[in-house]
Amino acid sequence: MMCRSRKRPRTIARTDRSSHSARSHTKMTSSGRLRQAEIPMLMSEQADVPLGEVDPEIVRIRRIGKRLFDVANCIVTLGSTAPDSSSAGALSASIETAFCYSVPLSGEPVVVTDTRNDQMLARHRLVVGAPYVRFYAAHPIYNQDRVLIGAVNLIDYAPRIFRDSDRQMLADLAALVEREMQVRSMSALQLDLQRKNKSLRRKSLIDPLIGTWNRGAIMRILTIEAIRCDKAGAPLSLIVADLDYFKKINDTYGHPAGDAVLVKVASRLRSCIRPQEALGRYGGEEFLVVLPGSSINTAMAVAERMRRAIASQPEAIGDTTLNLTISAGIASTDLFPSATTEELISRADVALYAAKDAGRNCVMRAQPDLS
Ligand SMILES: Nc1nc2c(ncn2[C@@H]2O[C@H](COP(=O)(O)OP(=O)(O)OP(=O)(O)O)[C@@H](O)[C@H]2O)c(=O)[nH]1
Repeated sequence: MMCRSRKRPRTIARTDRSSHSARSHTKMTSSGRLRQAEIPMLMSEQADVPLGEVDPEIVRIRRIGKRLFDVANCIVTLGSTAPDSSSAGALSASIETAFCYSVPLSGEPVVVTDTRNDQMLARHRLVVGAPYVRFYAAHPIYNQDRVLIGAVNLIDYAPRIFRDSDRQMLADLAALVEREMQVRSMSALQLDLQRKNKSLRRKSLIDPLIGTWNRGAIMRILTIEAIRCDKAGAPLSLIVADLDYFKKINDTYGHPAGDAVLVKVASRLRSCIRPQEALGRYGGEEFLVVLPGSSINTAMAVAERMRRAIASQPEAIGDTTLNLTISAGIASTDLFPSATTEELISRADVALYAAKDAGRNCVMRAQPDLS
């Protein structure tokens, strides 16, 4: 434990045993100064106050430091920029905090046993004026990349003696803050990775052109829903819908116009289904709609709604207005209770071809005689 001393102490004591002079103070802090511009003061998320002032974990460490060293205050400064005197942060920060931020951040431990004898601090306005800081010690805090990110500071209003054991304790306290900051950056990193992972996963499931589920994703949805419906004893129906004469659109207006048509059609089809139902791109201009819990009659109604949604209104693509239609084939476990998902798709496909044969712009249900 550090001992209080009212005796006139040595001018400056440093943990760097090679530097005993007051001059070396400036030298030692210069490395910290170089880095200052890189690290703005870390502010809390909730308010415009320095993180070290409000963060519960840091405040706890500060409380331990204050008690351990029996000093007026133990401050954790994170980042090196002094609070702007006009900011809310500066207003809410204590005068001791303002003092600590005003001392250049050093990459080495600093111990000033009496500020009045210190070349740099003797003329500091908070030393010559209220609150008359007399003792100052700081231990740097580094992040896991060994970048200087702040310091644990001790302040008192009387000169102090600072023993080797005190230096060690201050180093231990700084290590606690470093650990806390590392845990934080790890969880921030993890959150970031999770977010990126989620977005990558999503991208791998979505068709980049039309924004619906891609073929792999809609097939997976179909498999999962088939198992779920089977367990629940509920029907499962699906629609295979295909744009009519799409090749002609590509050939006449160009591939980009064809792409635009696909985007518009997908959007109209999506507006016809409920959230628990899924729309995916099964092939070039072919869509697969999975309707868990829907009977064949409901699926027929949904497909008919889709057909009308496309045919009822021409689509404007650039300067051109196109009359579009789709044909659709429907299959359901209502009709084929023991069919696999592949069989259901193939039944719906056969029905789709029947719809095309029947002149297009129509909806057909799969029938045993159509297989
Ligand atoms: N623009 C565009 N065209 C595509 C895309 N994928 C497939 N196609 C085109 O879609 C067309 C499909 O032509 P077909 O299979 O003959 O079908 P269709 O002309 O619609 O005729 P029916 O289905 O019989 O009515 C082909 O010209 C493909 O090149 C795509 O992503 N973008």
